[in-house]
Amino acid sequence: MDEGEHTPGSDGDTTPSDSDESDGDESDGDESDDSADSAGSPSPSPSPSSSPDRTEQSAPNRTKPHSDVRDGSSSEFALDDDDADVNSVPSNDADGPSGAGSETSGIGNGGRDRSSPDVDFDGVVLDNDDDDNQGLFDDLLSGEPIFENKEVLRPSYTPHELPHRNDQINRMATILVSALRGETPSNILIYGKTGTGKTASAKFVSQELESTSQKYDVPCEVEYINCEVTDTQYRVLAQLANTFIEENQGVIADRLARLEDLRADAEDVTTDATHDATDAMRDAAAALADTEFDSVNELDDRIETLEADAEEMEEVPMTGWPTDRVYSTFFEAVDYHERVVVIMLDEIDKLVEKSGDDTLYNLSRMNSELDNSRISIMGISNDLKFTDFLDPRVKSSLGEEEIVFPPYDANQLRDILQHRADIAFKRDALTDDVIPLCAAFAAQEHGDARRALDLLRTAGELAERSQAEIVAEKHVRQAQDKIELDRVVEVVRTLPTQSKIVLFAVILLEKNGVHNINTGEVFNIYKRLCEEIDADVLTQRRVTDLISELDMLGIVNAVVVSKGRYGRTKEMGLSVPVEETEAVLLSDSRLGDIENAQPFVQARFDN
Ligand SMILES: Nc1ncnc2c1ncn2[C@@H]1O[C@H](COP(=O)(O)OP(=O)(O)OP(=O)(O)O)[C@@H](O)[C@H]1O
Repeated sequence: MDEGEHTPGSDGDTTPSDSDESDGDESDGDESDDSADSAGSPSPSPSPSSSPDRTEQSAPNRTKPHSDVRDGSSSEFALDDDDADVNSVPSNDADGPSGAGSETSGIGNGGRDRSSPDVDFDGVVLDNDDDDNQGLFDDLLSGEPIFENKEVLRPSYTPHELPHRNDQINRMATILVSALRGETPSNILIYGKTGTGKTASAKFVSQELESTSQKYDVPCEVEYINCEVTDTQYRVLAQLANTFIEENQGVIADRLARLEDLRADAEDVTTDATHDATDAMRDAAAALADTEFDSVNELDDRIETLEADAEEMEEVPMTGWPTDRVYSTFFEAVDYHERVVVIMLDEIDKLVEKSGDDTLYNLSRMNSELDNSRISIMGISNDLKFTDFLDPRVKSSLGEEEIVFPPYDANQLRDILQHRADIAFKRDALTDDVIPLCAAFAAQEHGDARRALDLLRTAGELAERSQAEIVAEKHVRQAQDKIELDRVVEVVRTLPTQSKIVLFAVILLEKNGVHNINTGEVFNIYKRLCEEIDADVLTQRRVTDLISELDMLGIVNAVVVSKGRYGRTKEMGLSVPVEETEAVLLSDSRLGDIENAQPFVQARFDN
């Protein structure tokens, strides 16, 4: 690679040894190499052999190193070679647009630094090839990679096997098999805490259902909607309507193509000059004999109808239509032809929370009105209580079948991790205690497989970053701290401003050595801070509520203590690291000014 790197202006065909020789010497052909060695110094022209078309050859290589790096695959040697090519591109680029770069870039050509590969010819700042490369990535790439395929540990990866979920998967399959018989499957409600494999299992079953339906040529589909993103009735119906419209357009296009062919066949027969009119009609009828059409006219009518249908199907815009219009468009689209549709509503509780149960009410009543198709709902939720907010009719219809996904225990998590680790890591890249420890940590967190996988991935990344050869227990512990801190940072960062001020008050008290902080103390500092940054001051009662919310989020730990005849108060302490939390709070532009207020607040403690 090094050799290749020293060929900024040289021909792509230049062999590494060419540039090697030129290093440090003044041989004519490779003078450009000198420029690579001394950044900024005026350098001789690039080799005349740099031609614009080479630019085109080299350019596609630019993307290659990235994919290699991401894969963490062992192809970094290939990458290095490519790198050399890539590095040769910029100077060629400079020549390229001018079309005669090599001639115009000579020293005597009036151009100050035109010959230097790091010069910007047309307003484009060029890489100075390897002069700027200080080996930042080389060091990182040089170690043996720990990962074989890191993607396998990411949430986006859908595993082919789901250990310890056989019961749930079989239950779902038993219910959904009726779709393959053309019947309406019962609605299903899937419950379970986060990371218990609900989505992964439901998607796995859906894929099986769809592929089996193709195998037996039964019209059956699953539509997935993530209600955290698509969280209003309008959006859910619009997304479904547009999916079905697109599909229907495809179906219509296929049918039209088939009918046009038929039409052409029939026409060939009827336009035969030797036929009289009666013969032609008879022959046309014969051409259509095995079809559903008795005459060419009938065929024409059908073609016309289909074309009109295709024209009428108007996509639903993402806003702006009245909801009934969206609903009827969806209704017509889904009923356009015979099929059974399973609508999978992931995070269904978010939909109900945001926009009530109208969508579910409408969807669950549709079957009685549909002529050709049938729909069934599969709701997924990690909030076990969300059905309390549903209309009783919706509740009973939606919960025809309920499947619970219990949390994984440490042994189950170990199996899950082992399956993934076998694909994700290089052989012997993990010490024996890594997987059990990740499993144990995640089991403490309500048996969350996502958390377990995150821990394993982060531990691997930390090991890789510290250039360790294998992932060890300490990396898992570091990963646990990192993930915890990231979570805190994220929670704190997204708090509303008022909660941030309350939290800041708690931090100030704690930093000043106040223990068992009570609500009154927090309120006093809070008021002061609000005045400093010109924010509205809430009542003490509201501030107490905000403290309870911070308690629920695990940011402070508050207990109610009785003060005898002085009533009750909350005493609290911080449950998160002070420094990091404070830094996150101060990064909020609104609270940034508080920093200046600190000495003032401090003075209050001194009194
Ligand atoms: N039994 C399992 N085998 C392999 N991987 C699993 C298993 N269960 C869960 N996972 C993995 O754990 C991660 C989280 O799973 P999933 O998204 O299905 O959880 P969920 O219960 O739907 O969580 P949430 O309610 O937060 O959406 C995914 O990466 C998934 O592949």
